[in-house]
Amino acid sequence: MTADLFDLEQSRREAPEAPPRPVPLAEGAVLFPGLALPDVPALLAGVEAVSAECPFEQLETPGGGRMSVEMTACGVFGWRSDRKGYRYAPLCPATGRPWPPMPPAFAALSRRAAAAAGFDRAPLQSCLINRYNHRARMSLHQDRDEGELITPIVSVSLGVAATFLWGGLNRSDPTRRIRLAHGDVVVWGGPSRLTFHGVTPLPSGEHPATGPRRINITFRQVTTDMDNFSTP
Ligand SMILES: O=C(O)CCC(=O)C(=O)O
Ligand SMILES: [Fe+2]
Repeated sequence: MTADLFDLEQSRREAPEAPPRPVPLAEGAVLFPGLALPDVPALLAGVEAVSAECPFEQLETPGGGRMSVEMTACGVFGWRSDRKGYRYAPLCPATGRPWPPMPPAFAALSRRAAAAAGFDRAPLQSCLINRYNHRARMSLHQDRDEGELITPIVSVSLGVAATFLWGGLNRSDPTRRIRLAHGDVVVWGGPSRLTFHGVTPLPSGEHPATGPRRINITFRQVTTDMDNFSTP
């Protein structure tokens, strides 16, 4: 554990009321402990509303398996995975209709987090919602299906805490294990935009806000074609 992460765990124990300081992970990447806590009710209500319109689904992988994570999305683009591969898509597969619009509280949090990390652009075109049940995981990957790599990724964790794997720009680079708790936000962009990352299998647990699950919300910019895909 680095000194910064050690300090974070210590400050969480000693002063649970005080918002802990941001933790730099790498150039262009920062963890904001608890940044989303004031938004939790709006975020959870938004997840409910979005999934009522476009239900969570365990997507098929190109290899024919199923992802352990359940996914849905809102905004102009959602994400699809099937035998044909991975891609962003404008329609919810379950309904064939456009993805639900991004709730205003989601967009506001994305803007706030990107600005706090020093970026002048916030990702607002796509919001992917991952739901992790016990043992669900996400293997080490880069977020590179976006045709736009200037804007950072903003990632929000809710519910049961998870272990985030934070690697480097090569798959074989060593990974750090970072605990992501309820309300934590990670932003990565600039030289860190293509950092390999993943989530280890979710431990069994219980959180008052989400029960035995973890919800992860990531914001992305998908295309530079701003004329046809305007941001909210
Ligand atoms: O669940 C997380 O914290 C990360 C999710 C992620 O990497 C993704 O959706 O691409
Ligand atoms: Fe990712």
